[in-house]
Amino acid sequence: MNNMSATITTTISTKAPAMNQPKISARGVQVHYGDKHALKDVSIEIHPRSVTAFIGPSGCGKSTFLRCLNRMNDTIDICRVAGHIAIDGEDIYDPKVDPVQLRAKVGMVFQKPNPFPKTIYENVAYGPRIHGLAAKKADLDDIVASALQRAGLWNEVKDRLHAPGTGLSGGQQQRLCIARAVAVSPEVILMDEPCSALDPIATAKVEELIHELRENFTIVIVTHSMQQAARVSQRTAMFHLGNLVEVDDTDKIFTNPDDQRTQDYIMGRFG
Ligand SMILES: Nc1ncnc2c1ncn2[C@@H]1O[C@H](COP(=O)(O)OP(=O)(O)OP(=O)(O)O)[C@@H](O)[C@H]1O
Repeated sequence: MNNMSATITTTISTKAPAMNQPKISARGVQVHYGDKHALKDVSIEIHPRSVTAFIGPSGCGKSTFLRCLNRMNDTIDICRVAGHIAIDGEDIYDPKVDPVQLRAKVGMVFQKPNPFPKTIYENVAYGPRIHGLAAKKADLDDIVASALQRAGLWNEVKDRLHAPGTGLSGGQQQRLCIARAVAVSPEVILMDEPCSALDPIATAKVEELIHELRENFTIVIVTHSMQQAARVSQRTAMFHLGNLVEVDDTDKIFTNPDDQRTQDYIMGRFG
């Protein structure tokens, strides 16, 4: 992220979609890394204000597809993305769209907590500051406090906002990264195995947080844990060898999937 690109205007609007419209609609998405065909003709609709889990064996393309949704793959030189992806009906690959603004609207939380080497306050204040969301210091203070509250971290850090973010526990660091994503008022939050580096107690806190965040945000989570997908998501998408095998209500996927590959995967027969 840099200040130059943050000042470029964007055509991505912040208007709310009609209730029955998908938040994200992908059609015929293909991804290549050089000669490697990593995603094959993926089409999916992601519902607003709900949690969608991406599951499937290692290397099937879950993270690749997640990264298509906020154009993080643009940063990988050998990666080519084709097809159509719209958020609230607007093509996010339109050349007029500024990827920096898009990534504020579609935030991301990574597998390993990655706070900046700055204070807890600065970790959260950085995004709102570069996106010009606060006119004065008091406004920024409010945004930081509110983001930390929404991330369920406020009570644990309110007395040490100026201590380094890297001094927090792993679970607290991950909630700090969630606060950082929330602070720029995104509409979608992408989470790439957000609990894989956390212990069961920290995992439970993040899952509880996901449950609360879905009231206001559209969440897409990649997970290797079938239990986690079943606990946190309303919809589940199963990937295999670069194909989207099926997507359906999470209850249906875990009790009566249409595809044998899904059945085999959730029964632990491969992957
Ligand atoms: N930066 C990259 N350069 C080259 N190939 C890549 C790159 N990232 C992913 N791939 C390849 O694309 C395919 C899909 O990878 P991806 O990471 O999306 O799968 P995944 O389902 O998220 O896997 P995992 O569950 O192990 O994280 C794999 O074959 C992987 O090796």
